[in-house]
Amino acid sequence: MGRDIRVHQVYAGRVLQGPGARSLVPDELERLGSERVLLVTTPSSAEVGQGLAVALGERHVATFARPVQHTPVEVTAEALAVAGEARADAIIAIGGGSAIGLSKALAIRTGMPQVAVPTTYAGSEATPVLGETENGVKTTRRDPVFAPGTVVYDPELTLSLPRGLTLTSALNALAHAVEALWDTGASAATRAYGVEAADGILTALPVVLDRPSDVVARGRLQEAAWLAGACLAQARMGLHHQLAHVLGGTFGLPHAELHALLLAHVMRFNLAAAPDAAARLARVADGDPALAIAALAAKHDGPTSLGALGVPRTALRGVAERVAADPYPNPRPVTADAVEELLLAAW
Ligand SMILES: NC(=O)C1=CN([C@@H]2O[C@H](COP(=O)(O)OP(=O)(O)OC[C@H]3O[C@@H](n4cnc5c(N)ncnc54)[C@H](O)[C@@H]3O)[C@@H](O)[C@H]2O)C=CC1
Ligand SMILES: O=C(O)/C=C\C(=O)CC(=O)O
Repeated sequence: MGRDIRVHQVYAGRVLQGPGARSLVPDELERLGSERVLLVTTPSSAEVGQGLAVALGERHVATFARPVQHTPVEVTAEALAVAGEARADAIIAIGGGSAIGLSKALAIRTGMPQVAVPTTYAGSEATPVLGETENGVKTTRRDPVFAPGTVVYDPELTLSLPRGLTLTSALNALAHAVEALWDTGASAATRAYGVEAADGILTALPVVLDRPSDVVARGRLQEAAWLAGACLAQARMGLHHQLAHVLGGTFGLPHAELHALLLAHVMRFNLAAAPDAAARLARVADGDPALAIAALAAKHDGPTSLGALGVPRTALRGVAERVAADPYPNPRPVTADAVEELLLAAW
C-alpha cells in the first residue's frame, strides 16, 4: 500500500517582528553568546550596518559588503577569508536574498550561527535552501544548517526599497506561495501559509505601491513574505522556480524581476492541472489569479519580458530542453515543446 505521509519542518527558531525590531539585534547576539560578529551588508544596508556596528562595539570584528546575486562561490571564498582573519564566531546579514545567501554559504562552511535581517521580500531568511553559482551553473540544495536561527523583521528597513524592487520582490515571494499551493505533497499548514501569504501580498502590495511610506502596509507585506518564505522552506518548488534558477544562473539575470515576469505565464501553464490551488488562489484574488498577477507584473517600470531582460531568443529551446530533461515536481507534465512555448510567450 502506498504511504501518504507529509512532513512539516519549521525553521528559524526565533523570529522578531515589528517597526524598530533591528534595535534588538545586539541582544540576539548576546543570547547566542557571540563575541566576534561578522556583518554582511550591501550598499543599501550600509548605514544600518554602521549603526549596528556602533551598537555592537568591540563585538563587531569585520564587515563584508559585497554579496552578489546567485551566490557565486568565488565571492563566498573572499568573505570566508575575511571571516577567518577576523576570527568571527557569528554572522549578521542585513540585506536582501544576496546578503542572506552569502551568510548561508558561510554558515555551512564554518558552522557559525546566523542572525538574518531581511530588507526585501525574497524570503531566503525563512528557508534551508541555498542556490550557489559556479562556472555559470546554479545549483540549489537544502540543508537545515542554511536556515538562520534568528530572523529580525523590521518593516522600517523596507521603506527605502524602490518601487520596482518592492513590486518584483513581492511577486518573488508570491511565487513561493503559489508553487506551494500546487505541490500535492505540501502539508495542511503549508497550504494555510500559502493562502495567507497570497492574500497578504495581493492586499498589501497595491497599498504599498500607492503609499510607499506606509509602515503598516509594509509590515503586512513583510509578514506575508515571511509566510511565503516558509512555503519555500516546506514545499517542493516546481516549474516556476526551476525556470528562474536555470535562466537566472545561466544569464546572470536580476532575480526578482525574472520571477515577477515569469509567474503569470507559469500559472497559465499549470493552473488547469492544479484545480485545488486554482480554486484557493481564485478566492484570494477574487477572480482569475493569473490575470490579477499579470496586471500587477505589468505595473513594473523596468523589464517585463525575457527579451527585455536580455535573454537571446535563440537560447529558449536549449533552456526548455534542460528543464524538461530533469524537471522539478510540477502539476502539469513538463515537455521541452510546452516549456519552449511558455518561454516564447514570456520572451
Ligand atoms: N535560498 C532562498 O531561499 C532564496 C534565495 N534567494 C536569492 O536571493 C537573491 C535575490 O535576492 P533579492 O532580495 O531579490 O535581491 P538582492 O539581495 O540581490 O538585492 C537587490 C538590490 O536591492 C538592493 N536592496 C536590498 N534591500 C534594499 C532596501 N531595503 N532598500 C533599497 N535597496 C535595497 C540591494 O542592495 C541590491 O542592489 C538571489 O541570489 C536569489 O537566488 C531569493 C529567494 C529565496
Ligand atoms: O537561489 C537560491 O538561493 C535558492 C532558491 C531561490 O532563489 C528561491 C527563488 O528562486 O526565489
